[in-house]
Amino acid sequence: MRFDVVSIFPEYLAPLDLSLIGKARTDGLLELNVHDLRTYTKDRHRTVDDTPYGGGAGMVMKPEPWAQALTEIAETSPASVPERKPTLIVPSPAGEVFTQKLAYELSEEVHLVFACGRYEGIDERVLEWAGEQFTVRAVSLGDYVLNGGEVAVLAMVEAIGRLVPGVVGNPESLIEESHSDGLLEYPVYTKPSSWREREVPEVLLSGNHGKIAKFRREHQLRRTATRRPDLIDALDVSSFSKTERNI
Ligand SMILES: Nc1ncccc1[N+](=O)[O-]
Repeated sequence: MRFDVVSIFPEYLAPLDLSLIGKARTDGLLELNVHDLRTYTKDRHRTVDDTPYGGGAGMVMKPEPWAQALTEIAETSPASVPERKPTLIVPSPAGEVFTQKLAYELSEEVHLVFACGRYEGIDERVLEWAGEQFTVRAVSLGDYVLNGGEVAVLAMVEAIGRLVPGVVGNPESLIEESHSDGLLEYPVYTKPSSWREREVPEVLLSGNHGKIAKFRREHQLRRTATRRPDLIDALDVSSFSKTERNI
């Protein structure tokens, strides 16, 4: 999987040199190229923004530097073959919501390109023009406003990259995670079994795998019903036991 990120703050992406993603890059499982948008400007001041047509506060990112950067990336893309185009993700509060399901879908791609907007955003014509060379998707982390796309890219590259086979040492750990089965994950405990007069639930020390699985499932349901009732509505309860339906 190849990632390309274009930003006016390339140093914002430095954390992707660390930990799991950093190791996967060293191991050749993931490739990550970060590009400074200002490299693609032609004027002495390396201008990337200008005032918005129609007025209003703030500045808009000029189209031409983006066209130069994205064209160069598309020309070297492993996905730029007739039946496939690389996917261009534009992090934006006006985008579709990023979910674990979308992370899995995107982890199947061979080449993901991220355009980090700043200011009031990127001239809309860039996203229209890019549709010739890319599958363009505006994607949001959630309903709040960041100052730019870089933080969202850190989150998405981690969420997507860790799903690429071989990146996470034990693929088992990807199975029982929050949102993997539509539910939040169960509470976890480790040694000591008694800590500040608080005990680990007895069933987890029993070695009875059936009872442990039942305990964990019930706590997933309870936690989801309490913290994210919206996820419960989306579940197919036909697979639930009678007890589970009453939690
Ligand atoms: N929420 C956001 N705000 C600004 C830029 C990007 C964003 N996002 O979620 O991808």
